Amino acid sequence: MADDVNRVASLITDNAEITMLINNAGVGATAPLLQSDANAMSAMIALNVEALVRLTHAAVPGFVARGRGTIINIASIVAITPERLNGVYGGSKAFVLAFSQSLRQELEGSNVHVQVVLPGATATDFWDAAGLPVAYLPEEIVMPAGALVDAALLGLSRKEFVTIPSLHDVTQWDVYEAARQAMAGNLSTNKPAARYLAG
Ligand SMILES: NC(=O)C1=CN([C@@H]2O[C@H](COP(=O)(O)OP(=O)(O)OC[C@H]3O[C@@H](n4cnc5c(N)ncnc54)[C@H](OP(=O)(O)O)[C@@H]3O)[C@@H](O)[C@H]2O)C=CC1
Ligand SMILES: CC(=O)[C@H](N)C(=O)O
Repeated sequence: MADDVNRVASLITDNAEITMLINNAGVGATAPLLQSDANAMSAMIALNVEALVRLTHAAVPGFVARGRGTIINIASIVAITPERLNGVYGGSKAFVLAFSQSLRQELEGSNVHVQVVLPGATATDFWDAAGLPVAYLPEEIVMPAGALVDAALLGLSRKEFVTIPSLHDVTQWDVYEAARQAMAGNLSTNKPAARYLAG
């Protein structure tokens, strides 16, 4: 796969007409780590994480130089709920969210927009490949693919950074994100917190 990714990366770097990169390709798994094949987990990381980084790294310099561009990273709700499916899959999507958060900050003022999409369960071939046919899921948690894409594109047209199509009460995300931001300034200090001081 590395050769294929490098080939696509070169195509992106060499083509100044490309203005949008959608990192959508991804695979998942539903089995717990201890029942998973190690090579399959590595292949998942190579696709969900390494290819996404490589292609983003190929696209961004040109976007910045040309003063426009859009990166859409397809993460998942398991980025913030990794207990839900296979942990390597959840970890790979947490990476996508964290990488997007960092990239967004890095590209501030460049006119390059970053969007990260966190779909919940969506009716696609993903589930067959992940080992749990979608028909086994409760109907009320599965979104049709078309509705998911329409919602994600509406989020993009509104210049959203995070788009979570299934989350009806967006203040839940806002509160979660505000708590993270509030904690951010308290996470590096020159001495341990009182609870870690002996005596
Ligand atoms: N379905 C769901 O419930 C959810 C999916 N997602 C994410 O959405 C994204 C799209 O998945 P979805 O459409 O649902 O699933 P599909 O299985 O329908 O599509 C997977 C996509 O990934 C591509 N792909 C798979 N393996 C490789 C590979 N080794 N090299 C290159 N491309 C590859 C496929 O290309 P090809 O068709 O050529 O094989 C296809 O375009 C993924 O990142 C997934 O993690 C996130 C949350 C929920
Ligand atoms: C959240 C889901 O159920 C989904 N399959 C995913 O890929 O994350």
